[in-house]
Amino acid sequence: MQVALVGLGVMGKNLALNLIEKGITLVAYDKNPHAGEELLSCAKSEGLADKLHIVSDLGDMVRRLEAPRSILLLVPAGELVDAVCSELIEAGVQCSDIIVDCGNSNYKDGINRKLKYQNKFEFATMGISGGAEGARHGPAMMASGSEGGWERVEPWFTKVAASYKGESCFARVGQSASGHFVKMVHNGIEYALMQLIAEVYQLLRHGTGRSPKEVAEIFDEWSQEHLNSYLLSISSHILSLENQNNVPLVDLIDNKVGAKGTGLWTAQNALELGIAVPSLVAAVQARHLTNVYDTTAAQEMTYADRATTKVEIDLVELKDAFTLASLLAYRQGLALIKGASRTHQWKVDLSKTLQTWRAGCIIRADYLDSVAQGVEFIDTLDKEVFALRKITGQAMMTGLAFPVLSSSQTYFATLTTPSNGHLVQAQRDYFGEHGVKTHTGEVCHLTDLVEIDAKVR
Ligand SMILES: NC(=O)C1=CN([C@@H]2O[C@H](COP(=O)(O)OP(=O)(O)OC[C@H]3O[C@@H](n4cnc5c(N)ncnc54)[C@H](OP(=O)(O)O)[C@@H]3O)[C@@H](O)[C@H]2O)C=CC1
Ligand SMILES: O=C(CO)[C@H](O)[C@H](O)COP(=O)(O)O
Repeated sequence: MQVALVGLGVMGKNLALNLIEKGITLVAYDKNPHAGEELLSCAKSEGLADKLHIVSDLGDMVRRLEAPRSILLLVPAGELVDAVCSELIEAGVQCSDIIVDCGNSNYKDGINRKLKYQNKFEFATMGISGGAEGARHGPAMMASGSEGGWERVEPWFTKVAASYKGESCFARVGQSASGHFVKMVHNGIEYALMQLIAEVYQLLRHGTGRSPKEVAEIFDEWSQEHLNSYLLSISSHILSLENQNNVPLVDLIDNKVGAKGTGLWTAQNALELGIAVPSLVAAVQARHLTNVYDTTAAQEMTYADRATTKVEIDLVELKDAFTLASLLAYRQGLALIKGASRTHQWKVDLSKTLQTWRAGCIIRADYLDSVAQGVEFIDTLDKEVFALRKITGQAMMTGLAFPVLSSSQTYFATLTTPSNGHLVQAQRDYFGEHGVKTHTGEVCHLTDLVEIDAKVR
C-alpha cells in the first residue's frame, strides 16, 4: 500500500512513522526541507527508512504515486489547506484520487471544499486526536463522508488508529464533514475537562492549603480507580514535578493560556444551534479571562490580591463531584453533536463517535465505558449529584473562581429542578408582545390569561 503525506510537523512526522511501521510505503513532503530531513533521520534510527521517500515538491509526489492516489494533509488549518490543494491540482491529481484533510479544520471549510474540489479529486475530512504520542503509536481518528476513495484507505486507517479491547478507534462517524465537527467538539470537551481539573487543583491548593505535590497524590489515587483518564494522569504528573530548588513546575509557568480555535468554534456553533453546553463555553471563557490582566479595562480595576477563605473539603465528595462534572462535559458535547447532526442531516452515529474516543485521544477515560452505555445513566448518580451541589457551594465560599465546576452544577440543576422560564416568557410578552406558550400548548398573550388594568411604565 502506498500513501502520501503533506506536512511533517508534530503530527505529520509521528503519523508518518506510524504508517510506515504498519507496512505502508510513504511518500512524504513538507515545504520546510528540515522537516523531511528530521523525519528521515527518525525513520533511520527506528529502522523504518526503507519504506520512506521524502520528495522536494508536490509534482514529484504525484508522479511517484500510482493512481488512484491517497494523499493525507497535516498542515495547519485555514488557507494553507487550500494552498496545498491548489498545488496538488497543478501537480496533476485526478478525480479518482482521494485527499484527506487530517488537520483541525473548521467543518464549514470542509463542506465548502467538498463542493469546490468535486470535479478535481475526492476531498475527505478526518479529525485526529492524541498529540505526538497518539499520532506515533495510535491516534483516535474521526472520519466522515462517503467518497469513493474511502474503501481504499479505510482498512489501513483502521490499523494505524489506536484500538480499545480489540476494536479500532478509527470510524467514519457520519456524512459530509461531520468528522471535523466531532473533532471540534472533542476539543470543546477537552477544554472543559482540562479546566475542570485545574479548578479541582485550585480548590485543593488555595482552598485547602495543599501543595501541588499533595494534589498530584490525590489525582494519582483517583487515577487508580474508575476516574482514570489521560488528562487526569498528565495533570498528576505535571503537579508532581519540581526543579532542583524544589519549586513546583507549575509555579514557573505564567497563567495566560492560548488557544488555536476549536474550543471557540465549539462555543460559537453551540450558541448558533441553540444547544446549551455551558461547561464547554465556560472553559473557553476561562482561557479568555486568563488573558484579561493586560487590558486597559483590567488595569483600571483593582486587582490587588483579595483574601480567600479556607474550607474543609471531604475528598470522597470532591471525587464524586468531579466524576459527575466530567460526565456532564461529555453529555453536553454529545448533545451538541446530536443536534448538529439532526440539523445538517449528517447521520452521526454517537456510539461510533464514542468508540473513536475510547483510546488514543486526549479525552480518553475509563469511565467512557459507562457513557458508551447511554448518557442517561447520569440521571441515576444520586450521591454524585449531592456532592456536586455541596462542593460547588463550598468552592464558591472560598472566593476563588470555578467557572466549569459551577457551570456543570448549573447545567444539571437547570435540567433537573423547577424552571423559571415561565417568568421570562411573561416578561417578554409584557414589554414586547412576543406571546407566551401555556402548559396546554396554546400561544397567546398575558392579557388573554389574566386581566391587566394598567401596565408598569
Ligand atoms: N499538535 C497537536 O497536538 C495536534 C494538531 N492537530 C492538527 O494537525 C494539523 C498539523 O498540526 P501540527 O503537526 O501540530 O502542526 P505543525 O506546525 O507542527 O506542522 C505543520 C507542518 O506543515 C508544514 N507546512 C505548512 N505549509 C505547508 C505547505 N504549503 N506545504 C507543505 N507543508 C507545509 C509546516 O512547515 P513550516 O513549519 O515551515 O510552516 C510544518 O512542518 C493542524 O491542523 C493541527 O491543528 C490535530 C491534533 C493534535
Ligand atoms: O487538537 C488538539 C488536541 O486534541 C491540539 O493539541 C489542539 O491544538 C488543542 O487545542 P488548543 O491549541 O486550542 O488548546
